[in-house]
Amino acid sequence: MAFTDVPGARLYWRRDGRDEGPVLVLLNSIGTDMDLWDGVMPYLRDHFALLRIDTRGHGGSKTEAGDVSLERLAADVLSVADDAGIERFSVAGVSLGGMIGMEIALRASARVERLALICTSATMDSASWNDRITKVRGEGMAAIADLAMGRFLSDAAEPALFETVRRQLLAMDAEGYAACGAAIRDMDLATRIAGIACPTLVVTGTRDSSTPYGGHGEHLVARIPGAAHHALEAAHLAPLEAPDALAAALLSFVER
Ligand SMILES: O=C(O)CC1=CCC(=O)O1
Repeated sequence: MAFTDVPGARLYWRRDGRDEGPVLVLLNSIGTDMDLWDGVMPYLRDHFALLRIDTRGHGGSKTEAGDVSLERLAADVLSVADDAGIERFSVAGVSLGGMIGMEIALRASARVERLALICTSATMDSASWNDRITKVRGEGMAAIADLAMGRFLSDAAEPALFETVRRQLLAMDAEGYAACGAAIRDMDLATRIAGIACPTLVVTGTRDSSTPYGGHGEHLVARIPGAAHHALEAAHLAPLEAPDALAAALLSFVER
């Protein structure tokens, strides 16, 4: 187990896979932790040095109360990479993790080799995120659990998987969810992403109701220079619904 202290937070991270070779940093959606990647790990561990980080306020990472910005979350990842002795890396980020990946690619372009943006967006409805933040801070995680679960997984997901994700969501720190929700609410990536200079793959889920291709993925593909697109049969949490297909897409993109 390894931890990195940053302003306002203690971050939990772990390395898996190869000791040497290309580094792939795996980042999560809001409301999930690094276990999100467990089903994908067997496909990736022989190919990459893998770094997983629990976003502040999620999983094993603690945060102080209060809103955070995407810039702060990007700086968190860079601090962990520094601590782990990693200079250059590729990023595969799901949803909030993809937003953080875009912010890193814009602010620390020299460090990012490739960017895989999975079920994510450069813009989400800020009023509805503000509502979620207010609910979570006032009433706890149960107040948004049904909404979040309806967006995370589709009817194709196994009931046991649905229960596991829901249990984790309900158990998480409401302030961690609210703090990171503020980063989603306040993000300003929509036009800035035209400045992303690294090879980028946009992965969308055909069953994703939160960040579908129409209005989200297509915007990323249109704005990020040279971005490629790959569609998976999955809902928002693609690493859970389509681990093998996602791993295949990542392998062919990052190892290219
Ligand atoms: O809409 C949701 O709850 C799903 C989601 C949006 C950003 C993120 O990280 O997850």
